Amino acid sequence: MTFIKTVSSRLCRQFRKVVWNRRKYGTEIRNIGIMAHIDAGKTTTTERMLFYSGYIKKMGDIDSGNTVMDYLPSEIERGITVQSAAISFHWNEAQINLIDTPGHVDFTIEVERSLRVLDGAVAIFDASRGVEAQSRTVWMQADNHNIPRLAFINKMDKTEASFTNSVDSLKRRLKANTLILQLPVIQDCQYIGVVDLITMERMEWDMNVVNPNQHGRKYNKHKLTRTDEGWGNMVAARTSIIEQLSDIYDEVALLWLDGENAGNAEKFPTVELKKWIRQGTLDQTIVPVLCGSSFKNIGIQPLLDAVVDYLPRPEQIQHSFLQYYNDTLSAMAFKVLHDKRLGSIIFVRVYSGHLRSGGTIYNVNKQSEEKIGRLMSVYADEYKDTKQIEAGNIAVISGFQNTVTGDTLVESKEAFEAAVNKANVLHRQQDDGNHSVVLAAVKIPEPVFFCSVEVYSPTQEKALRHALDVLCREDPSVRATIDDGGSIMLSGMGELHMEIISERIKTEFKVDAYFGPIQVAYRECPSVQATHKAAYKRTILDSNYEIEIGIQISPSAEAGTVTDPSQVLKPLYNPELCHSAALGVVQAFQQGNLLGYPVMSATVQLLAVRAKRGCPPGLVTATAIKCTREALDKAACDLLEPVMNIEITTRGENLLQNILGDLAKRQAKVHNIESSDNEGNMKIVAEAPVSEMKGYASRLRSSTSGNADLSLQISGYQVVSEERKHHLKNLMRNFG
Ligand SMILES: Nc1nc2c(ncn2[C@@H]2O[C@H](COP(=O)(O)OP(=O)(O)OP(=O)(O)O)[C@@H](O)[C@H]2O)c(=O)[nH]1
Repeated sequence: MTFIKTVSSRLCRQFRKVVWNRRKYGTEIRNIGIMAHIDAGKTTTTERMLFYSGYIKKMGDIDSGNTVMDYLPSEIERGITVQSAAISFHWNEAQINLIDTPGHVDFTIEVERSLRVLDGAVAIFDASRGVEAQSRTVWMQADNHNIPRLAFINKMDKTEASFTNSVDSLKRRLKANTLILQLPVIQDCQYIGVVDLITMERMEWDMNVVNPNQHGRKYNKHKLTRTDEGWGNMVAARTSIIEQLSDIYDEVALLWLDGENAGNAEKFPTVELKKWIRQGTLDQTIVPVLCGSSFKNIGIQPLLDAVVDYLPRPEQIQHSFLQYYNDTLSAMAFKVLHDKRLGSIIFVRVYSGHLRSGGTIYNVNKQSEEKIGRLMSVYADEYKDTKQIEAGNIAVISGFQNTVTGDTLVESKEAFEAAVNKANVLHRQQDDGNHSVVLAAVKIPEPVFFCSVEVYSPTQEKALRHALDVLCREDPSVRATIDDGGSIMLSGMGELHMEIISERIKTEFKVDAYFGPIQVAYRECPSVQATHKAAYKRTILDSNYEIEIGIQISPSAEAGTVTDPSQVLKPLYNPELCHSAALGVVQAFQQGNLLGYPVMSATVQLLAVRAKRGCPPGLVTATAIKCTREALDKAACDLLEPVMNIEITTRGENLLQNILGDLAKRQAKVHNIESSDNEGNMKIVAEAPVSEMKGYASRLRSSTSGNADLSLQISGYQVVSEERKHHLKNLMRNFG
């Protein structure tokens, strides 16, 4: 009895200490993302993480379509992840907020958005393929955002798997300074575990567990000694780790070369090793490499340990804007989702201060207050109400009306103004550095595909508008516009992107709609500067008006379209007249004179707007449309088409001729062909019009029997040659 009392009071004391520490220091948080090439195993790995951390009782399986992270019907059907979803679970006293990122090229905006709120990432590679084209794209994006990374070589169970080749490809193709922390354990040609070179333990997973709810949960740990087979290799690998770190950090070199255990890798203190691996990961001087097989449930627990041990805590990442907010709230909306029960919900990353339920916040970008409906923490597609979310953590909010992805949220208008004042003072004192008080917004590229949408019955119109409204708020790369004829045009970043949006409109929002064929979004742009000034006589309800408008259109290097009247000018002497005219310019720019495509890469200046007092604003807008069209005629517009960067890596040289022949037929310009390694693999870098690349991924897969990797990325717009313009005009005529 006394014993029970002693134990329970000790436990109480310990519990109080944990609670007290948490209050003082906050929970240890890791905001991480998983990034990789499509099919490398992100979803499978995430499911295993949730299973071993105790959040799900039964493991989901991507091939059966019952995973927690991929929950949209369209994701389940295709077996791919199309939307970032955040999830939070605990591992070793730390709370891991995991943001799943899609691997498909059409969703790079999603990847970009999640990368902005991550403090660290796990990059997953297929051990039989090493670095694939898409993983390079995502790696570069992570480089741009300075995100510390761990590499996980997955699928080690495959017969073609090679740990050494995969690590080599990381070094070669990503220029990563890899630090190998584990070696694979192979027995009877089967991958069964890893050797941890830091703790010098061998971990083996029992492959004969019958109960599916125990799969991979238990594994045998064996402390290695000199008598173990391969001891010499393992000590050599540990020595390599220490030497690599010594080259970067003098403190490690001192420890390694001095003292009683100098040069003895076996005796080098594990605590020091872990400390410097962490430092190197945060400094991004090294990339720790681990391996496993998510599908066979091997290596997940050590991967989670490494996430906690080596990836940064939120407070270790410096954000320059934070200096202006001290302990008051600053946060960023990084995702808007439509939830069936809750309506629009916003995923928010808190950088400083607290988010409290029931309060209001100030949206800096929208310059308006938003009232927090419910404040929740996240668990896949389930959310739990909470009273407060502290700095460094991720929250889900319902009830916001105007907030969209990328908006900065702060405590109040006063707090924002105080931050601006502080920044101004600092700006005066030191003219260098970044003085922005908001987080930089994600740059949304111009959409490259579009289609028309029509409802079968007018009763469905309201529902369609609601669906489009929600989808555009969720994903800023989706746009819905109304053309001159009153038809709704939906545009997006890729064929798959468009297909998924239309499917969601039909299934999730239950709108019975017809979607026209998906077409490439061409653009028009001025080739020369043009100035046009004219006076127009107008009669409306027996009143005569003379409206004079002057406009200048110039070609610009910026790729965007003019969508906001305030982009058009600084107000002349009559701001209202000017605003009406600017609206007309924006409207005229939505349909160019050449083929009716939006005009982009142009800057516009209103030079004059004059009209008699009392002239209706609508009349000024209509006149400005006419004047802009006339000015566009003078600006000799070119037709632009979207182009893609193509990167193809072939296994074997013999496929090269076929691929090049096919690319030539698709009007591609080949920029470079080079040998990508010593095994006869070739890399082709090219650029081609998006319209010519329809269905190319599956064509390449079948023509090479899967022996080529493809990465496609929209690279921008190019001027269409006269010959090709003629060809496209004919096509469009036939199409119409
Ligand atoms: N052999 C083997 N197959 C695996 C392993 N991990 C995942 N897979 C399989 O690889 C395929 C892709 O796995 P996912 O987890 O969906 O990959 P993903 O990276 O999430 O894919 P996207 O969401 O489409 O980007 C599935 O068929 C998995 O069963 C592994 O360790 N070994």
